[in-house]
Amino acid sequence: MTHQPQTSSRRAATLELLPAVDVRDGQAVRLVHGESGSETSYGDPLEAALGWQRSGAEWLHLVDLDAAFGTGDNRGWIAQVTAAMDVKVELSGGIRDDASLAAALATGCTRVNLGTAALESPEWVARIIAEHGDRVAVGLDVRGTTLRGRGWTREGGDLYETLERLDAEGCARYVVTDIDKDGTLQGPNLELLKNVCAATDRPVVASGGVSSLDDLRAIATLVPEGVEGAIVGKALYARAFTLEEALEAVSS
Ligand SMILES: O=C(O)c1ccccc1NCC(=O)[C@H](O)[C@H](O)COP(=O)(O)O
Repeated sequence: MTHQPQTSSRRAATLELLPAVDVRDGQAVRLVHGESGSETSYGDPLEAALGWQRSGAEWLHLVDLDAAFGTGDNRGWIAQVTAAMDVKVELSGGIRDDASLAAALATGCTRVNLGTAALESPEWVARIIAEHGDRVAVGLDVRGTTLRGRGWTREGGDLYETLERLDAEGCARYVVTDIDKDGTLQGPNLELLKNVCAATDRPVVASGGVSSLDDLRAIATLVPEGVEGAIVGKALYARAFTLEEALEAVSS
């Protein structure tokens, strides 16, 4: 079956928040600029995920960093965390072929986020988008306007050319990360988000750099332009604000 992408008329009215649990070597961690070796550990990923759920999360952004970096995988943890969640789960990291896609979808996650595959295996991704529709998002992870894959370690082409191709293939949604902001608490790249929204009618999930409730309010002003959600990692772990406060800040 071929799926139709979500269009602007079906966009959410308020910003969705996706607390992040990035898993490396069985631990919930935060990275700076997504760089391997920059980890700060925050303990058991299941505890972290259940904590965000208790705090009212409606989504979880769950990343297998080892799979993204090619240093192994945390499939057991990913499956365990996803199974324990009553909320929607977006799975990311190392989903690049039929086997890794099947394992990810078998967890019961709401959707998967493809990154490297969209840059290196465009024909496979076109097929997967056609087969799975809204269950597939593509992560557009950029430095400037250059995409990066393989755990953000390798260049992978131009953002806007890739976006045009994926739009034409019916990609339902994009998760847009400014790598230079990621894990830095420096605030989101609002210009990038606006530019991507101007280039596509598909919903955009913002990722990287959120540091304050004002940052979330600023992202929320872009909902009419097409920003559907925001991933929040470091700020929650660093206790810059609570998830309850964040949900309240974007609720109106
Ligand atoms: O998502 C991936 O596949 C990934 C691959 C390699 C390095 C990092 C990756 N994801 C990181 C995230 O999705 C972060 O959780 C997210 O951008 C939150 O950022 P922040 O709020 O700045 O901590």
